[in-house]
Amino acid sequence: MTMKQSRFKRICVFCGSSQGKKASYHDAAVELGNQLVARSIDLVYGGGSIGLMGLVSQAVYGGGRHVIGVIPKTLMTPEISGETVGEVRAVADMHQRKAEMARQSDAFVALPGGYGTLEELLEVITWAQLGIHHKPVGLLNVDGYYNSLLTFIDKAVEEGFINPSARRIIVLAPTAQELMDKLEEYEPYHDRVASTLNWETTMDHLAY
Ligand SMILES: C/C(=C\CNc1ncnc2c1ncn2[C@@H]1O[C@H](COP(=O)(O)O)[C@@H](O)[C@H]1O)CO
Repeated sequence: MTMKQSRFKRICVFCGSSQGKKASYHDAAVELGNQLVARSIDLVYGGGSIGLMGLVSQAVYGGGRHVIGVIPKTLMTPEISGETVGEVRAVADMHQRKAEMARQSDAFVALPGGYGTLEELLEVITWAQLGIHHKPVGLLNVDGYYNSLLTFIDKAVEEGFINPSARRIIVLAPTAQELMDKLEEYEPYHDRVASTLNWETTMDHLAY
C-alpha cells in the first residue's frame, strides 16, 4: 500500500498495561502499530512489554520503525514491566516520563486502558486546552470502550464545565486507520485566553 507522507514523525501511544478481555482490544493495538509502520511513523510509549503496550510496541518494532520506551527506573525491572523493544529512556519518575513522552512526540493516541491511560490522556487534553502544546490528541474508541467517558465529557460541556469549542480537542474514531486519517487532517485548537499565556519557561519544548 502506497501512503502519502505523514505529517507526523513520532506518535505517543497511551494504552493499557493489561490486554483487556476482548480480542478486539488486542487487534486494535496491533492494527495501530501496523498503521504507524505503513505511514513511516515511529513510536513513543511507556516502555515494557506488558498488555496492549507490548502489542503496539512489538508491531511497530517488528515493522522496522524506531520505538522509544520512556520508563521510570522503578518500573524498569522485567518482573514489573517486561522487556522494552527498541530504545529505552530511563527517567526518574512518572512526571518526567509524561513530559518526556510529550516532548518526543508530534501527536498522541490513546487505546483502551485503565487509570494510567486515562490520566495520560486527560493530561494531554488539558495541556492542549491551555495552549501548552498544539499537538493532536486521538482517542481510539475500540468497540465503544470510551462511550461512557465521552458521555461524561458531553455532560461536562452541557453543564458548563468544558467549553464546547474545547470538545473538539479529542479526535475520535473506531479504527486505527480512520483515526490516523483524521489526525492527519486535524487543525490545532486555539483558545483566545490560552493563546495569551506564556508557558515558555517550562514548556516551550512542547510547541508544535
Ligand atoms: C506496577 C504495576 C504495573 C507496572 N506497569 C507499567 N509499566 C509501564 N507503564 C505503565 C505501567 N503501568 C502504567 N503505565 C503507564 O500508564 C499507562 C498504562 O496504565 P493502565 O493503568 O494500565 O491504563 C501506559 O500508557 C503507561 O505509560 C502494577 O501492576
